[in-house]
Amino acid sequence: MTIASPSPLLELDRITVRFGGLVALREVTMAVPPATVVGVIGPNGAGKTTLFNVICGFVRPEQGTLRWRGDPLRNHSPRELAGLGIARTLQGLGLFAGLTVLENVLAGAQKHATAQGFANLFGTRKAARDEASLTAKARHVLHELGVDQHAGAFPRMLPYGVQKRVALARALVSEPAMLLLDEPASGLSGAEIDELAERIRRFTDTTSVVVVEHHMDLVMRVCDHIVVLNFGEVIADGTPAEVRADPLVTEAYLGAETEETSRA
Ligand SMILES: Nc1ncnc2c1ncn2[C@@H]1O[C@H](COP(=O)(O)OP(=O)(O)OP(=O)(O)O)[C@@H](O)[C@H]1O
Repeated sequence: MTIASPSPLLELDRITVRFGGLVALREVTMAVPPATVVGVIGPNGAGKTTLFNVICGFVRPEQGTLRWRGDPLRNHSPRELAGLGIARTLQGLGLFAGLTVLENVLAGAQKHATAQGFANLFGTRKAARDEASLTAKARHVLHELGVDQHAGAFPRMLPYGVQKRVALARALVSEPAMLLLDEPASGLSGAEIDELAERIRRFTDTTSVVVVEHHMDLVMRVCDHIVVLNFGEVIADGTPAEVRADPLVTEAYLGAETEETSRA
C-alpha cells in the first residue's frame, strides 16, 4: 500500500521573471506541503527576494503558474494574502512607529476583524466583543513569543531582536496556513537565532513556513526541504543533507565567495 503525500499548499510551476534583459527567475518549480518548513537559499542576486515577491504578489511572473491549495493564483495582490491564509514578515521590520506593540499586532489581525469596520462605527456590543477577543489573541501570541511585557511600548524603544519578534507576532496573529519569512535571522545574535530556530519548528504544528535566508546554519537546522537558487535557476532541491552534499551548491557558494574576495 502506498501512502499518498498530502497536496501542497503552494505550488510554483515553471515561474519565469524578467527585469528588462535580465532573467531573475527561470522556470522555477517548487512546492510547499502542509506542516513543512521549506528554505530558499542561494548566493547574492540568485533570485530569492524575487521569488518571495512573486509569492506575495509584489512581482508578476512573465510565465508560469502559481497555485494555492490547488487553485491558480492570478494577479493576486499583497493585500489579499491574509484572506488566503498567508502571512509574511519582511526584511525590514515594517512596524508602525506610531502604534504600540499591541496595536501593531492587532493591525495584523485584520482577517479576523471582518465585522469591525461597520460594527465599530455603530459601537455595537458585537464590536466590543470582537475587539476583546482580538486583543486577547494578540496578547496570547505576544506571550508565546516572550514579548508580552512590551505590549504597551512603542517599537523604537525596544531592542532589534524584540522588534523582530513583534513583527513575527503580527504575522502569526492571523493564524496563517503559510508563513513567509524573509531573512528572519538577519540582525539577530547567536542565542536569538537558536530561539528562532526552535520556534520555527514549533510553528509547523499549525502552519507551513517558507524561509528565505542568507543564514545557512538556520536554514540547515530548521528546514525539511531546501531549494537552492543560483542566477535565477533551481540548482538543487532536497533535504538539508542532500543539499549540503551537492557539489553544485558548494560550487555556487564558493564561486560567489571568490567573486567577492576578488572584488574586495
Ligand atoms: N526591480 C528590479 N529591477 C531590475 N533588476 C532587479 C530587480 N529586482 C531584482 N533585480 C535583479 O534580479 C536578480 C535577482 O535579484 P534578487 O534580489 O531576487 O536576488 P537575491 O537572491 O534576493 O539577492 P540578495 O541575496 O543579494 O538579496 C539580481 O540580478 C537583481 O539585480
